[in-house]
Amino acid sequence: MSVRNKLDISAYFVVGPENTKGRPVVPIIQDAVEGGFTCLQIRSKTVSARELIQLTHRASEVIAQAGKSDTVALLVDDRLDVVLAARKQGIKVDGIHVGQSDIPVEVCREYLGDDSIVGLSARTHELFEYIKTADVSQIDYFGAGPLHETKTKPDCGLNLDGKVITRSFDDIAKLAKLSPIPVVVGGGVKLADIPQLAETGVDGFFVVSAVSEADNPKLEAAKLVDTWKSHTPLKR
Ligand SMILES: Cc1ncc(COP(=O)(O)OP(=O)(O)O)c(N)n1
Ligand SMILES: Cc1nc(C(=O)O)sc1CCOP(=O)(O)O
Ligand SMILES: [Mg+2]
Repeated sequence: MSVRNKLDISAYFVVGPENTKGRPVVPIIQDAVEGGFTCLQIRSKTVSARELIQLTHRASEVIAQAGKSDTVALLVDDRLDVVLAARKQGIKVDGIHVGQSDIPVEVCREYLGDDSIVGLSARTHELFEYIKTADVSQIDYFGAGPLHETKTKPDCGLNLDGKVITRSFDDIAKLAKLSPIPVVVGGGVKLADIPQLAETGVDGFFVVSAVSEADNPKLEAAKLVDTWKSHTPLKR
């Protein structure tokens, strides 16, 4: 059975080499996986395709060594070419996350097949109308945000007028109710946000810096995961 059928986006770590304050990225991925993160996305806007493939390979090994290849999903941000090239080399990659201006989800689905996970960032403007009416037939979940403005992605949440829109917990609760598919929320999310975020009813949270920049990434990962679990009793 593919990971797609039991996709768990409750604790979703997004990371690339530019997010680790100069530290090697693979041990931090290992910390996140051992800390209980359920989904991993390799995202880099700076490294070459070859380096992305190599990092994806290392990440898949970390997941395999933890005995979690059947439960922890490994995705790549934006790069359909990297997913295809990695698979060609025999690397287990479970899918892709794309945004509104990236490769269309239909193309991702066509090339990756039905066993793969395709995640899509929700539109920023007219978000609620979009969530209600979007064609979700090819996608597994919506990524939405930001909860707070964030240095990791200064352009996230840009509205048509160029202003950043952050989402209140009430907005997120509304989103969770309206969406026909699972929703994961990120953007500036820190440990202190997790209880309220969990109570909105969304399916998960995603973070970069809360783990990748932590002094002790494994401890921080475990705290995020445990706090989420303790505030989502019905979903456990
Ligand atoms: C889980 C998740 N949600 C949203 C995003 C943002 O994707 P996108 O809008 O394509 O922006 P970039 O990440 O490509 O800068 C994401 N990566 N993951
Ligand atoms: C990759 C990404 N997408 C976002 C969105 O709002 O769509 S925010 C973001 C980066 C989140 O990084 P951090 O946890 O360090 O704030
Ligand atoms: Mg993108």
